[in-house]
Parts: sequence; C-alpha cells; structure tokens
Amino acid sequence: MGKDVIIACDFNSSEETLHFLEKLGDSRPYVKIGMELFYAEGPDIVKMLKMRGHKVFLDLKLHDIPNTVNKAMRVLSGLGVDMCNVHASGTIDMMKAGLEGLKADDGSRPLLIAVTQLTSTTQERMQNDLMIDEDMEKVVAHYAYNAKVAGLDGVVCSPLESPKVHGVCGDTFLTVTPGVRFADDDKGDQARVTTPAKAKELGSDYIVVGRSITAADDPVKAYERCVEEFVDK
Ligand SMILES: O=C(O)c1cc(=O)[nH]c(=O)n1[C@@H]1O[C@H](COP(=O)(O)O)[C@@H](O)[C@H]1O
Repeated sequence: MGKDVIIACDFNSSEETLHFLEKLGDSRPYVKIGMELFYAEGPDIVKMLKMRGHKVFLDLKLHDIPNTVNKAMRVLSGLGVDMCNVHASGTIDMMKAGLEGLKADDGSRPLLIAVTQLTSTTQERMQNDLMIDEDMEKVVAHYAYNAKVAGLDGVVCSPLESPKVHGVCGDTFLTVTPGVRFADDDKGDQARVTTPAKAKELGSDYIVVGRSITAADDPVKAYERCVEEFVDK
C-alpha cells in the first residue's frame, strides 16, 4: 500500500473546510474528519467530501462496551468512509465487535485502526494519570498486537513507534501516524513528534497532519512539503 499524507480538517463548519480545501485547487488529498467537524456538521460533511472525490478517514475514536461500538459502527459503515477508528484500550472484544459492525452484507468494509496511546501523552503522564508503568513503546506495541489479534488493519501511533509496531505486527499492519511537525514548527499539545521525512524513514504508512498545514502561512506549500518529504516518488 502506498504512503499518503492525510490532512486533519479540524474545522468547525463545512464552509471553513471547503474554504481551506479550495486553496488546494484540483488536488483531492486524503482528509480526516474529526470530532469537531463531525459533531458540527454530521454525516453530510462525509457525503460532501466523498462526492468531491476525497478519501475520508472518519476519526471518532469509539470507546464503549462491545455492543454499543458494534451498533455505532453499523451506522458509520453506511457513510462510505475509507478508514475509521476505535481506542485499543477498549479491549480486544470491543475491537472485534466494531470490526463486525463495519462489514457490509457483501463483506466489504472500510479500514479499521485502533488508537494506541494518544500522541499528546508523555511517558510521565501515562504513568501518573493512567497508572501504566511500562515503557511507552512497549505499551504501544502491546495495544497494536491486541488490535492485530482482533483482526484490525493497523493502529494510530507516533511515527517514532512505527518500527516497533511493524516489528511486532508485521510490515503490512498499518501505522497511521499523527504527531507530525516540521522541524521549525510549534509542537502545541503534541508530545511524541517528528518530521514527515523522519516518519518516512521510520516506515510510517500514513502521516496525519493538521496544524502544520492548516495553520501555515501558506497551507498549499506546507501540504506539498509534506508530500515531498513523505510520499515515494
Ligand atoms: O486518531 C487521531 O487521528 C489522533 C490520534 C493521536 O494519538 N493523536 C492525534 O493527534 N490524532 C489526531 O491527529 C490530528 C493531529 O493534528 P495536529 O496536531 O494539528 O497535526 C488531530 O486531529 C488529532 O485528533
């Protein structure tokens, strides 16, 4: 599977989203719709972006009891998205239930990936707030292994953890990696970050980039720089 840059469209309206995407002209980048945009606009925003020709990662990070996640995924599967996600900490049973819910009658489904540890979480916060004493990389690899056992297609992790995840789960298990910044960018609330070029070197399959593109003085240039650094020519 080819590497791609996914733009996190963290906007609060379809107008703002379209205004941003129109700057990119005829190109139709892979986009991520997160909670902010989906809660503001609902399923219509997915349909609109699909109609415009974008691939869509619907990032709602489901985390609930298996039955609830299964039923919610049944609804989401009708939206025609290309990728969606759950939290791996919801357990293997929950991930399996989500995966089953996504399957259409003919067995087809979008990619399903699991969030391991959020890229804003430091080793210290994980220990103090979540009471998880293991090393971050080990925790991420363990959650990734659980996702693989549940039959998922991959995980969300930091690019820094892509080699470990591929080592444990195999090269075809996807690493979808936010926590990406250009060297001179502000990290903001992200903790486990690296550049698009380094993410490529570390073997990430997709990078998810928000503010380094959307808040850049020249978002088109920033997107092109991500593609230049990350995507195989
Ligand atoms: O699931 C995600 O997409 C996600 C998981 C994670 O661990 N960290 C993370 O940043 N994200 C999302 O990736 C995007 C990163 O945005 P920026 O920090 O602006 O590049 C945001 O939309 C986050 O919701």
